[in-house]
Amino acid sequence: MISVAAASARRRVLKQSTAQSNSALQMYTRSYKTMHKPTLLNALRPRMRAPNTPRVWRSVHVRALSYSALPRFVARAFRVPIAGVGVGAGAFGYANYKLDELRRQTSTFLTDVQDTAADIYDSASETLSPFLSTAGSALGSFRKSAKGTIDSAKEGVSSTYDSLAATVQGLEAPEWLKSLGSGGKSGGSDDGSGDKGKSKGDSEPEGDGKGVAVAAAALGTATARSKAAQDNEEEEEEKKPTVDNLPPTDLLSLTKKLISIRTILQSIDQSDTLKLPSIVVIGSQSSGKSSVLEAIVGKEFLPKGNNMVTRRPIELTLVHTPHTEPYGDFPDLNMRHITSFSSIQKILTDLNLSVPAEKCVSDDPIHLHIYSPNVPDLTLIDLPGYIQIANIDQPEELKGRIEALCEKYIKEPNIVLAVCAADVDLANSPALRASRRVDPLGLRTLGVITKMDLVDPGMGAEILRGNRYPLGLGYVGVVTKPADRKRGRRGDDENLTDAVMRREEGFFGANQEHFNPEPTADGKGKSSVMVGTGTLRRRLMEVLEGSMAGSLHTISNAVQLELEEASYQFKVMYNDRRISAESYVAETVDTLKARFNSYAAQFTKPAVRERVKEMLDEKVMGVLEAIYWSDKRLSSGELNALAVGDLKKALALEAASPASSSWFGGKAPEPAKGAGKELPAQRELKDVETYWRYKLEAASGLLTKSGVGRDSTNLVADGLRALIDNIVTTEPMNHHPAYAERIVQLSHGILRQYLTLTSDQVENAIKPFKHDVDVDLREWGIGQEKSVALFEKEIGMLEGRIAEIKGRIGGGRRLRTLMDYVRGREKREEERKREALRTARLRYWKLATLSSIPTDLPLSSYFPREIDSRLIYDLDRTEVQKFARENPAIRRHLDLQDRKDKLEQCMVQLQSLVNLRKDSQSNQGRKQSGLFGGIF
Ligand SMILES: Nc1nc2c(ncn2[C@@H]2O[C@H](COP(=O)(O)OP(=O)(O)OP(=O)(O)O)[C@@H](O)[C@H]2O)c(=O)[nH]1
Repeated sequence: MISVAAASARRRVLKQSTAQSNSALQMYTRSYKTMHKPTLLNALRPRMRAPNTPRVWRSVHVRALSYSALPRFVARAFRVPIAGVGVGAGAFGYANYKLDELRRQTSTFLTDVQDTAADIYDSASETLSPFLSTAGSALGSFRKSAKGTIDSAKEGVSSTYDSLAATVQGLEAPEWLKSLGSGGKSGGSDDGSGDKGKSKGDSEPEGDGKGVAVAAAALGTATARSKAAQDNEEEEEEKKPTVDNLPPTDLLSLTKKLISIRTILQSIDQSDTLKLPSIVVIGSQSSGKSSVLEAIVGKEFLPKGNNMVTRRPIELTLVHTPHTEPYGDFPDLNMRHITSFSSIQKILTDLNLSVPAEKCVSDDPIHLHIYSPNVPDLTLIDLPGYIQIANIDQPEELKGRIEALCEKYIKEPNIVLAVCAADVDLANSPALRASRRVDPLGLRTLGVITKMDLVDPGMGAEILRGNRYPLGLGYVGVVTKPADRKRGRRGDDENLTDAVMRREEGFFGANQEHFNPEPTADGKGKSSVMVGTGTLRRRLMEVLEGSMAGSLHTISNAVQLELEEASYQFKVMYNDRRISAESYVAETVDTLKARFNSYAAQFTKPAVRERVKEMLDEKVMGVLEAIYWSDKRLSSGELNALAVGDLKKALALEAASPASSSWFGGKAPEPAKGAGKELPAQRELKDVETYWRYKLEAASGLLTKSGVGRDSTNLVADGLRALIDNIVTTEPMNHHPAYAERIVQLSHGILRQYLTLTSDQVENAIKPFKHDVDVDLREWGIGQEKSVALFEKEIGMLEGRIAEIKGRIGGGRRLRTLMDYVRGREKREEERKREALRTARLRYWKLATLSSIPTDLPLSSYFPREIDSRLIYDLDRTEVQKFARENPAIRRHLDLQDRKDKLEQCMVQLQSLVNLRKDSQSNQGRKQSGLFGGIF
């Protein structure tokens, strides 16, 4: 119970309590209100401390109330008022420790704790206010009523504990809450180091009352514990993998997930509907954009040079990847895992300079992903810097082109990072001007003031307060010119971020009075401002996460719609039939082989024989033409003297000869038995016959000596070549010209390899038959028919020619005479030819019917094997994909299937995030802080 006297003393002392404890309380209360105030700007503009400055009063950002941050919040909630009074803080330090234990409980339970935390604070504040007064009174009122005051203090303490216990009792073990009292009362030594916010009273234990000494001792312990807890907490914070860049919601890595969704969406669609927000970096040339980006990434990787080296947007995806050596990927170029950042810089420079100088800028983006344990999860787009006026060697419209490019990127939902140099008047900043056009309130614009070291710190801090050009997301001041980089243990350069932050710590630390001024008693003093690359990184993560979370529903709906459309098309067009690049390649090879085999099956012996015959027919005709038809003795009429009758006689003689069948073997026909002495006609006939025989021999020689083996082998090889050509110029190989060419080369190679060998084999096979031809009657008959048909064909051609001549000469008697003459000639000619043909035909026929011509060229067995080994096993995954996509029908099929799959994948991920959000919101109830209680 608090006595009436003590209550009035408290009221009195409350008014007079030390400025610091009062201001501490006010400050804390203000922080708390800020924290809970749902107004946008308060949420958007957390107050940051300058690096290297002790954490005195730190406002807690709304979103910082995530699960992981909760115990810290509770600790802070307790710490401030306790430090102000200095009594009982040990107990609260213990409470803090105990609450830390709670952190390890389930998330549901933690959410409850979070909800209850505010109540604890309320009751703690209420309880501590009178207690503060009491303590103040005790210290400030002449030490006389020390005992009473101490009693009062004790009462206040126990009342505080009771209140805490009552509040937290519902959560867990009341024992430890009860034990808080004893913990708070136990003595300890003051280490003398106190927080700035600590009441002066604690270090000035003046007075003679033991109670005061006890109170002071208690205060010392409390402060020590509170300080220890704070140090612990800071240490813990520092030990985290990325020091200052770990997202507060790392428990769920929301940004990481959304970035991965964004990357998937980017790979299937460039339309605006499926875009998650990104941070777009704009600013004048030399404003320090590259330096800021490199300070964030911790590596030098951006193109450098005077000749406007940033000509294309660089879409940078940073992926926080613990325990890896930093590396970069250019996914569009299929260049992966590049660990040398100077190589990345070189590639970026080349890609930028690939835009011709006369064009100067292009809106075709370069995609670069950087994986590192030192980067936060962020997506940033670097754009060419605004210029005031084009150089003499640049196109005049360049200024407008750069503006248009930036305009395109700073549209919603992107976040604008407007980079301005501190030494250039903000009124002249094209970045701010451009952002104001699309975002007048600056709700999605964060200002970055670079080169803070180049202006007077007071002036710099004034710029950061943003009174002249207010921005919803505020300004962050940086000095991105790094300090000299230290050498690491392994001789490597210090991380750029660390070097920059060291420089910033030096600069901002030395000018704390400007960047992190002491709060004034009336609370109207200058507030601290956001400074440092660390702060910028955190701020960017917060803003991006908030923005992405805000886009979650819109993007989920858009993805859902796209997915429905893609599924519908997939059903209608492909009946939900799935394919893969690999299956297409396998099918194509099967088709090739099957087609080859089916064509090769046509190369049966009879079929080949038929082709060889045709070839020889052609040859026979050629031989006839060369040997007979163009014979001058024929055309001069010399042979005409040989009357048909004589010929008939000669033929009769020949027919009567028993050696007729072997006559063609080269022996001259013997005169018929009993023929007696030779008749003149017979003699004449003999002469003529010798001539004819010579001709026949010559014809036969021409046929056989020309190399039937080689010709027939060539014939088959040509057939196979034509077959391959046919295969590769039809579906599906017509879509793969490079591979078709490879197949042609391959098969021609195989043919070349075996051609000589095969033709030698054929030659050898037919050799025995060349001079010993056997013809049976059936073959003879067939041969004759064939010969007649062939000859008739020739005659047909000749008739055509005669008709042409007739047409030219005209009709009438003259023509009739001529015709009679020609007919007579024709008739004779025909007979002669028939005879000649018969003999020649027989020879060739015998050759053509050789049964041993090997038609099985090795190609048919080698080819399918070679296709497998040289065309398929050679291909890696990317080549298989590339091959399949060369076929437009397959590409469309794969694209749609891919799109559908990726949309499904995104939808699942988005849905889980949406559900999480719902859960998180319902758990948080009235509080909008936490996971998605974001900034937007
Ligand atoms: N003193 C000082 N110089 C800086 C700071 N930041 C960047 N610079 C220098 O300013 C110059 C331009 O910086 P960049 O980062 O290349 O600027 P940019 O905007 O990327 O330039 P462009 O790519 O040409 O548009 C460089 O010489 C930097 O060293 C800083 O904080 N302080």
